Amino acid sequence: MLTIHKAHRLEGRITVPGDKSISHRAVMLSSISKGTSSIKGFLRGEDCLSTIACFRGLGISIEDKGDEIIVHGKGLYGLKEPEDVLDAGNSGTTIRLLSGILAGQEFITIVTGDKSLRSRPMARIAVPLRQMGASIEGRDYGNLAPIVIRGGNLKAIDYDSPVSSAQVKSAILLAGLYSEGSTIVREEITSRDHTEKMLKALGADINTEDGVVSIKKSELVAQDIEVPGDISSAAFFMAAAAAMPGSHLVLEKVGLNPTRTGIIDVLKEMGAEITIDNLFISGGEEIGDIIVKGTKLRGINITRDIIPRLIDEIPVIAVIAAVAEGKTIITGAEELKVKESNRITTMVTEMKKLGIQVKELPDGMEIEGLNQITGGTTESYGDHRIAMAMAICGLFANGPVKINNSDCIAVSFPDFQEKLKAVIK
Ligand SMILES: O=C(O)C1=C[C@@H](OP(=O)(O)O)[C@@H](O)[C@H](O)C1
Ligand SMILES: C=C(OP(=O)(O)O)C(=O)O
Repeated sequence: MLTIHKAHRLEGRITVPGDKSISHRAVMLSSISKGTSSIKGFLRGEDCLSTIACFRGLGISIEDKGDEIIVHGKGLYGLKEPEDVLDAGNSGTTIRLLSGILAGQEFITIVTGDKSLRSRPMARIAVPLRQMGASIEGRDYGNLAPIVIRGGNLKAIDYDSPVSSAQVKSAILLAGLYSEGSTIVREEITSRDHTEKMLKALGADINTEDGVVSIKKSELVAQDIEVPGDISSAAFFMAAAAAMPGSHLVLEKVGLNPTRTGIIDVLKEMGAEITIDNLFISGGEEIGDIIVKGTKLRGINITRDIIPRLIDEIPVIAVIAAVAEGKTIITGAEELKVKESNRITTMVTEMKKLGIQVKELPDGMEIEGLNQITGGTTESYGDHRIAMAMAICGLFANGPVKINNSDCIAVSFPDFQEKLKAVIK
């Protein structure tokens, strides 16, 4: 259990752990590249460790040298049939992206996960991967893990994705590496494009035009990869400092890929003082220092168009909306219902426990401003983002906020508590 007390301001200069999305992709793509790769800045969170375990199970040698991860890639067809069921743990990214790669393999693989992952929808990847020629079975007609995949002999598809999801897009693009013809993915609102960027950097024949991505069968060549800090982890600190007058926080070397920076846009619209310094590009990804000065924020409307650019940051946005002036309305965010928990219901339930006036909507929530947040005991539901969002709530509360089952924070941010302690004044 974690207990958080009221803070007066946040001050200091910190780094946050490596980007989770990029860390997963670095291991996966290096495993199917020809040659050896060094991955620096890799996130040693439980989700990314699940990805390493799955690729070891597929016969890839992956060494953890402390300051770098070394992956001995075996090329597109170097994976071998695993002897046992692969466990993706709590990680949706692991099971869905991995499925795209397994769709290209002629052997059979069974992939499962923890209780939360076993309740999350897999039809969204099973439907297009079956269209490409893979066989995918599972509980609920292949919608729920454990899933059983036998691939091979894929053909390209032109897929108009019914959901703006980087996991769906990536699964199809990865299967596209193994498919005859040109595989095309379209989505209504562009989701994060780390897969496209990394595939390009490793030599794939991939292009994006007007938001439409196309990929042709290609070999990948190993490259060293440097993972930037995770903006989704930085978001907890950014949001808290932005809403706390007198704060001054510098978050160093954070990934600033434009498909991920919705949190910065939203905070600025709420009145936050945020600037970017030391901007550079590595592996096609923008990286820079984020400087936040605390001030009084105001409530805003957050609508569908921006949701994919801040989907994982909505829990912490809801928290600071509770102390901003005026109402905040979040809509078009129904995807939150199929994350590690139903993040609309869990956030609304837990914020109410601390006296916050918040209403659940079918596709989001409505948060009244200027709440007097009280102390209390909250639940994480085993969801790392809920646990950290409620910890940030504690920084603004009039009494101690306890978070039960906070161990799940290690899924994406193992040293969250230490980093937070270091900046609380
Ligand atoms: O591709 C990725 O790395 C991710 C995509 C998003 O999920 P969806 O693709 O389901 O929106 C996000 O919520 C998740 O934390 C990571
Ligand atoms: C939704 C998340 O991850 P995943 O889908 O990979 O489990 C997250 O990290 O907030």
